Amino acid sequence: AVLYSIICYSELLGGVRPKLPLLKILQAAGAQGETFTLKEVMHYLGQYIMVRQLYDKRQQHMVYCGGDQLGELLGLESFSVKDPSPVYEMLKRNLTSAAV
Ligand SMILES: C[C@@H](c1ccc(Cl)cc1)n1cnc(-c2ccccc2)c1-c1c(C(=O)NCCN2CCN(C3CCCCC3)CC2)[nH]c2cc(Cl)ccc12
Repeated sequence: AVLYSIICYSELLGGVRPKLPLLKILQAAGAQGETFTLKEVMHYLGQYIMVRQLYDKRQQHMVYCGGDQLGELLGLESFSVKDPSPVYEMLKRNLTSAAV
């Protein structure tokens, strides 16, 4: 529910603008430009995790991001994709509205 409302809200406002550390991660995953919808941010973060092989091959819901810039941003060594709350918290700190 939280994510959905943020997605709607961000699209209403014409997208979100990631702060530089997050923008670098999205660009490493192939993102172009500086403003995105939340869906695009989530897509590129997922691509980043896959390209950097940060997920566990056997327990594929586990992401080991310690020692990676993503872990620096999240302030975590690892997290499960089944509990997105740390990612929402990180996004709140690293996204601004693109409308302004
Ligand atoms: C529901 C969604 C999600 C989305 C947001 C959140 Cl905060 C949690 C969870 N999700 C479910 N599994 C993943 C996932 C798991 C392992 C590796 C990469 C992605 C994702 C994530 C996506 C995504 O865009 N997902 C598209 C479909 N995914 C299925 C999993 N697929 C891979 C699973 C591992 C083996 C290779 C396929 C990739 C496409 N974006 C994310 C970004 C982050 Cl910061 C964390 C996780 C994801």
